[in-house]
Amino acid sequence: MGIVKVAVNVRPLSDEEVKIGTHSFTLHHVYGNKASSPISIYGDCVAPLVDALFDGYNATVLAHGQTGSGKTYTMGTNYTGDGSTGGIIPQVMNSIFSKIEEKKEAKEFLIRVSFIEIFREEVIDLLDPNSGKGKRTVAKVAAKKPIPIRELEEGLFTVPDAAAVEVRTKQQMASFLSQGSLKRATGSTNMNSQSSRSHAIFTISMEQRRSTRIPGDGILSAKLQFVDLAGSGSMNKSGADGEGIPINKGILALEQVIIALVVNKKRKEGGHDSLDGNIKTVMIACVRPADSYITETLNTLTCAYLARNIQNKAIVGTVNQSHELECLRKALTLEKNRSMDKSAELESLKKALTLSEEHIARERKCSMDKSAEIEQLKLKISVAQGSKGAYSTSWNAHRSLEPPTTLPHVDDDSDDAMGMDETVERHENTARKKAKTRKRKRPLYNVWKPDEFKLLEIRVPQMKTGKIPWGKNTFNGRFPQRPKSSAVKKQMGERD
Ligand SMILES: Nc1ncnc2c1ncn2[C@@H]1O[C@H](COP(=O)(O)OP(=O)(O)OP(=O)(O)O)[C@@H](O)[C@H]1O
Repeated sequence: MGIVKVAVNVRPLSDEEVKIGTHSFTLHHVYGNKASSPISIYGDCVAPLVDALFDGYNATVLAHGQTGSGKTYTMGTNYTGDGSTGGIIPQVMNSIFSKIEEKKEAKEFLIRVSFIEIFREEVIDLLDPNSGKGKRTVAKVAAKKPIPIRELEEGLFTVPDAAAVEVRTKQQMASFLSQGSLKRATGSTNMNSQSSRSHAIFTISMEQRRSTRIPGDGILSAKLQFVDLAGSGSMNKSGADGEGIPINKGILALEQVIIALVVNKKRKEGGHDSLDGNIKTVMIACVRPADSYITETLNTLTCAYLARNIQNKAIVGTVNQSHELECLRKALTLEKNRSMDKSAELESLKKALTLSEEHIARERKCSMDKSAEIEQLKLKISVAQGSKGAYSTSWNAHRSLEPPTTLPHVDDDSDDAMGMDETVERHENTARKKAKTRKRKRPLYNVWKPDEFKLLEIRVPQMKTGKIPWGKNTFNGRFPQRPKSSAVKKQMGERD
């Protein structure tokens, strides 16, 4: 038995492949393969930013890369107190407080920290004491109430309600970092069992002034921000559920911002607290060297390479002329405008209310007029009916008048059948004539006493007879019968 011989044939690159070329990126520093890399990164890239902070410059350290590539490890945003790995932030804290110690005779410092996370496009304050203790899962953090984001001007955002907590010692600062780290949303993905599913921003703000004041002295104000972006990456590979979509969208937005800044050179004078403008920025691109993540690694490196070309112009910030103050002024102006808008809206609502009230009053008056008119018409109808003796129907006539003492004469002059209506009409006419000459003994409307209500017997006139005999009631209705007069009773053969 022989073994299977295996041969590999490498074909030459096609013209297209030659055009793409090999992937090489020129960057400022490359670290790798050592657990101690955060220490080296701090020394080379971040320590100068701490010096800049003391000189009044804003600075940002931003870590990006696919999930599980070491961003949190490198930044130290997973700091949980003593014994934690030495990420960049713990080293920054050490450095800041040893510098303050050195300078405390000559200067006074005010240090504040804030810690927020952006989870599913909402901002959550990790230092909010009401946000609960202990590590939060994705499900838990989703239930947390986000804090509002306010846009100061196009593309410039602030989170005014985020807690900015004053700290006096390194231990206090470390405690807030570890509290916030514990609350950060994490979830398990196929690529990282403790994957951070949110973007985290830890901010150290510093204000300093001379202990011995000199007239015209300002207060230096600056901040150092650490941005730990949630890991991007293929959904299939990471196995992360729905929240991967906004994360990837966020990373994509970052990449697009970088490309826009580089390609379009869009920068405004004065700049923003972002990648460009009044800020010193260090971007740490984290990659996983495994072959299976080659696409993600290339994306991260391309983004880092492009970011290398962004230029910014940091200026010293003082409280009087600081960018923060400018932002606050803008926010105030915006609030004023909003408040004016609200006043105008209130005014127009008041006007609308007045108009509605007037309309309702008019409608009410109109309705009252109509009611009065209806009453008048009713009265008129009553009067009209009264003058007519309420003889609108033959049956009313029957009811309200004495039946004829003598039966009306009907001509026996034809063989034609005389209709009942005609007979009744004649009867009515006779009754009406009598009623005109008769003194009225009863009120306008015939009011019957209860014991007077009886079934009225109406006799249907016989056809072709000269006299109309009273017959049985052929109508379905029941009519009250008034007492018969003596004459009628006599006529009908009844006794008194
Ligand atoms: N330089 C390093 N040396 C040793 N271990 C490292 C290093 N960088 C990262 N790790 C380890 O790799 C794993 C993933 O790292 P980490 O959680 O920092 O990745 P991440 O990029 O923050 O991931 P995600 O974006 O999913 O949160 C961790 O177990 C971490 O301890």
